[in-house]
Amino acid sequence: MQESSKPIVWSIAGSDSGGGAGIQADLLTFADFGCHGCTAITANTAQNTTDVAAINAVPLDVLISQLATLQRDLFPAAIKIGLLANSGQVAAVAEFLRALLQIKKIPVVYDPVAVASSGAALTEGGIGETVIEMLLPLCDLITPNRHELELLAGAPVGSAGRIVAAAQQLCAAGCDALLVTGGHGELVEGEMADLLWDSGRADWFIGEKIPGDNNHGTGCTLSSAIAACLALGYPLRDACVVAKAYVQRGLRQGKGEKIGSGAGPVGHCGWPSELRDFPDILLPSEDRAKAYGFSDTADKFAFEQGFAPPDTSRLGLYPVVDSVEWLEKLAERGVRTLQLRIKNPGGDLRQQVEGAVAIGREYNLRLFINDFWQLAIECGAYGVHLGQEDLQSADLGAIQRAGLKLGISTHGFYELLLAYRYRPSYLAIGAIFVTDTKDMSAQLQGTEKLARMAALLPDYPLVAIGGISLARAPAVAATGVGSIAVVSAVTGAENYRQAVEQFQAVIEN
Ligand SMILES: Cc1ncc(COP(=O)(O)OP(=O)(O)O)c(N)n1
Ligand SMILES: Cc1nc(C(=O)O)sc1CCOP(=O)(O)O
Ligand SMILES: [Mg+2]
Repeated sequence: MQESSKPIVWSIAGSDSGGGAGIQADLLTFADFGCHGCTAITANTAQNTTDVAAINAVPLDVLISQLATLQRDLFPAAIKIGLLANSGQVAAVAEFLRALLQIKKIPVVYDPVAVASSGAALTEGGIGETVIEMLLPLCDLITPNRHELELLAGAPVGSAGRIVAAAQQLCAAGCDALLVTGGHGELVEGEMADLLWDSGRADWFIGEKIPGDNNHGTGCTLSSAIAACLALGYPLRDACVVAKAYVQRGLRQGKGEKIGSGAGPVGHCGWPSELRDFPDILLPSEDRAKAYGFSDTADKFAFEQGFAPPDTSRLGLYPVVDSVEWLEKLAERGVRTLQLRIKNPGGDLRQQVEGAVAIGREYNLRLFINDFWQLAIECGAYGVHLGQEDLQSADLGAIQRAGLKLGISTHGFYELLLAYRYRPSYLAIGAIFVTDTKDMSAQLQGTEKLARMAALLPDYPLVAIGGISLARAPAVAATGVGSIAVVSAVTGAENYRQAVEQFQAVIEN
């Protein structure tokens, strides 16, 4: 298999002569994500912005010869499947994919296109059974809109509960995950809500409805953007929120274009670099969650308030240490932001936290206690640092009411957006590089992705963590984050005093 300098993504889909959807939209999307797009055309549709005049499915040998030729030279990093015009095509593509995936497991995203935005049917009736039997078990994600979900599940999906039930039913039929798009019908007025059903877990991604007619090709664009992100190595949830933001940006920036007399194409406007285009991740404790059947009233957390901000959005060098002795040594060297992270607590834990709080007061530190939020409240600490898993178990309302600052760990776009909903005092992003301190190998971000995340929140206190050495610190600082957290680069340094000075020089410059 030849290495390529850009990830290769295939689109197995129909051509839209009007240039708004199908492979035309897919190729524009792949290019925006820095991927090389290849196509296997299933149908040569005759369309404009108002109607579909013909579908013109290609014969099976024409379809398979495209796929076989691509396989010989342009092996994909991900595949997006769009319009499959009849049961024969579904079966042929499924058979081809089964063999391909045995050579190498790559992500497959299927957008089960059934009806054009003009309302015209695009597939022969009765392909649903073949899709369910042969294709779904090969897919990592399917992205039906609510109408397509209804057709596949054979049940009405008029409420949030029914959408979830239908998604569960299709996952039981064999596909790994579903993203049910909500652009065509609002459960809450003014909100475009997509449901991601993955591994038995529901996530609602809420975007603001953008008024305007230029929405042709949104489904094709979304599924292609997800496939491109998967080809770039993004985890599924990150791929879904970035792709939704890409479509939202296209709707917002493309709404003023005048192309044709019907529904014009959604814009393809480059990487989504503005936070306003990213969805809110719905939290069970917020009021509107009730409308999505997602409510958990036990959690009494005041959303409007968020957590107390630190005195600066640039927290500087942020050593994470495991003893009060280290806190004192580093405070003496002028370090202002510190964390006590004790992973194997002994019987003297309370004493350690009290000692840390006392040092924090003496040196006027921004001192965060990792994990032990109850003790931190009881001892009157400056702040608490929590991981994603802690968000479910910790009493955030109690931390908020006690006036403690809160830092939250995040690993990628999805977790960043989720944690941002709580408006914590800072957001940590990791792991930037491989580290020996903790196994983060499945959650590495790198500096390019870090820079993209940092650009979304330019004025927010952001901390980068994970594998950051002195040599790597300048590249991290250049992403715009105002703080670098380190364990081994300070506590494992031959000369920690020198390491502190050198890090401070990099961050302050
Ligand atoms: C500044 C900072 N960022 C991230 C972490 C990691 O916290 P968490 O995910 O809770 O993992 P543990 O540290 O508890 O292993 C951190 N401690 N500090
Ligand atoms: C504790 C921790 N949390 C991480 C995260 O990504 O959430 S990475 C990490 C280890 C940081 O240690 P070092 O500076 O030695 O690489
Ligand atoms: Mg923790």
